[in-house]
Amino acid sequence: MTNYFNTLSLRDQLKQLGKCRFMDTSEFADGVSALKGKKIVIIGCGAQGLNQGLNMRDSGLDIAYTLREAAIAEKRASYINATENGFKVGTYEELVPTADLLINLTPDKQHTHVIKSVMPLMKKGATLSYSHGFNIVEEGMQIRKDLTVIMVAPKSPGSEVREEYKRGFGVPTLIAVHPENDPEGKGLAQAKAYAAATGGHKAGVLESSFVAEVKSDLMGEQTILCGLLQTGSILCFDKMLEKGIDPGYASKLIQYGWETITEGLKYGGITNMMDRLSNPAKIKAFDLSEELKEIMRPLFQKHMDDIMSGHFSKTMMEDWANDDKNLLTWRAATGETAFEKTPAGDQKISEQEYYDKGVLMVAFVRAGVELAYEAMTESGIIGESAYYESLHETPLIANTIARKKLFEMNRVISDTAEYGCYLFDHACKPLLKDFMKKIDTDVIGKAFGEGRGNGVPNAKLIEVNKTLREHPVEKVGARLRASMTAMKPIV
Ligand SMILES: NC(=O)C1=CN([C@@H]2O[C@H](COP(=O)(O)OP(=O)(O)OC[C@H]3O[C@@H](n4cnc5c(N)ncnc54)[C@H](OP(=O)(O)O)[C@@H]3O)[C@@H](O)[C@H]2O)C=CC1
Ligand SMILES: CC[C@](O)(C(C)=O)C(=O)O
Ligand SMILES: [Mg+2]
Ligand SMILES: [Mg+2]
Repeated sequence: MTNYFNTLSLRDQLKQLGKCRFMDTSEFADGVSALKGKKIVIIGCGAQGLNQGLNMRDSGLDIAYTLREAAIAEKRASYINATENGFKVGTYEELVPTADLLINLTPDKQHTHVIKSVMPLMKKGATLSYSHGFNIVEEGMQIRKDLTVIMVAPKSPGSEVREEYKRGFGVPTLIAVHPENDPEGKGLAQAKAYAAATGGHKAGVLESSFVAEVKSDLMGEQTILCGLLQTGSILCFDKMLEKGIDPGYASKLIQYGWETITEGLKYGGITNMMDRLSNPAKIKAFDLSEELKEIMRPLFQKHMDDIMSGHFSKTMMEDWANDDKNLLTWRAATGETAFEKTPAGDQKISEQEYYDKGVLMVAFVRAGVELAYEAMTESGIIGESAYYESLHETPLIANTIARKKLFEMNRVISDTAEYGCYLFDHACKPLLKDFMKKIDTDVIGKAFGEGRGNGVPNAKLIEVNKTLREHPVEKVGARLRASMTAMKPIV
C-alpha cells in the first residue's frame, strides 16, 4: 500500500486539505434517524470505543462490540469495559456480518490487520467508519467498492467525549465521506447521524475530508495539545524545584493549572485567558510568549512539514515494526520524571492564583495555540479546523492531566498521538534550554509583580491587547464559540 495523499496531484491535495465546511445546527434536525434501527457494531472498546458507544446508546442507537477472540477469552479490559456497561459482545464471525455500520476504533497501528480480518465478513452495502484518517490516507488502505467509508472524528480525548456529553454539550467533530467509497450516496447522512449521536453537533461539526482530518490531527496532537503540555509541565516543575518552591505545591500548580487557565481559553479565547492576568503580568506573559514563539516556530513548522510529506508516518510505522520500542521506552522515561513522581500537595490554590502564579504556563499556552494555528493554516488547513485542533482541544487535554498528570494524558490519547508527543518533547526541551535559564519564580510559582500595583504604560498595554485580539485564531474562535450555547463551565 502507498500513502494515499502522496498519490494525489497538488491540485487535489490542496482541495482535500481545504475541505472544511462549518455545518449549521439546522443540518442536524433529523438527529440520529439515519441510523435508528440499524445494527451498529464497534470494533474495540478503548478510549474512543467505549465513550462513543455510551453516548450513541444514550442517543437511542443499537450498539454492540466485537472484540478479538483473545480479548474475550482472557476477559481483557476491553471486554470488561463493554460487558460491565451492559453491551453485547461477540467475535468478528458472530457480529461483523450483522453490522449495517461497522466502526473501527482499534489503534491505528492495528488498522490494516483489523480491516483485512473484518472486510471479508462485512455484508454487501454496509458502512465502515473511522475516527482518524491514518489508515486511509497515510497507509492507503483500499476498501471494497460496495462499502461506504465514512469518518466521524471527535477533536477530543475519549474520556472528554463522554464527559462533555453528560454535561449536555459535546466535542467539536470532523465528519467526512471517503470519495473513493460512497456508492449509494448515503455516507454524509450516516456521518451526520453518528456525529449527532455522540453529541458533536452541540459543539460544532465540520464537513471535512480524511486528508484534512489526519494532517491537522497529527499536528495538533504532536505540538500544542500533548507535546507542549508535556514539555511545559516538566520544565516548569523542574524550574520550581530548582528555585526552592515546595514540591507538592509545584506539582499541584501544574497538574491543575493547565485545566484552570485553559478554561479561560475555552470560554473566551486567548484574549480572555490573558485578561485574567493583572496588567503587568499580562505584559510579562505576552513578552515571554513572543520569545517562545520565536524559539519554537521552526520546530512547529518541521512537525507540519514532516506530517505533510509522510515522513512522520514513515518514522512511526518503523517503530510499529520494531514492536513499539521507542514508544514504550519514551513512555517509561516520562513516568520517571520528577513531575510525574511528585504527588500534588494539599495546599489550597484559588482559581485566580493559578493564573497569578502560572504566568509562564499562560505564555506557553498562548505561544503554542498561535504557533499551531499558524503552521496549520499556512499549510492549507482551514481556520475552523485549526481552531478546533488547537485552541478548543487544549482544555480537553488539560482535563486529563488534572486527573492523573501526564500518565493519564498519555493513557487516554491514541498511541499515535503519544508517539508524536514524545517526538516533540524530546526536540523542544533542548530548544528552550537557554530560555529557561533566565526564568525565575516571579513567573512560575509566585505571583508576578506582587505588591507593585497594576500600573503599566498605556501604549504598551494597547499594543499587547491589539496584537492578541487581532490574531486570526481569535476571530475564527469568536464565530465558532457563538454556536457553543450548550457549553458548561467545569472549573
Ligand atoms: N484516543 C483518543 O482520544 C482518540 C483516538 N482517535 C482514534 O480512534 C481510534 C481508536 O483509538 P483509541 O480509542 O485511542 O484506541 P485504544 O488503544 O484506547 O483502544 C484500542 C481498542 O482496540 C482493541 N485492539 C487493540 N489491538 C487490536 C487488534 N489487533 N485487533 C482488534 N482489536 C484490537 C483493544 O482491545 P484489546 O487489546 O483488549 O483487544 C481496545 O479495545 C484510533 O484510530 C485513534 O486514532 C481519535 C480521536 C481521539
Ligand atoms: C490529541 C490527541 C488525539 O488526536 C485526540 C484525543 O484527539 C488522539 O489521537 O488521541
Ligand atoms: Mg485528535
Ligand atoms: Mg489523534
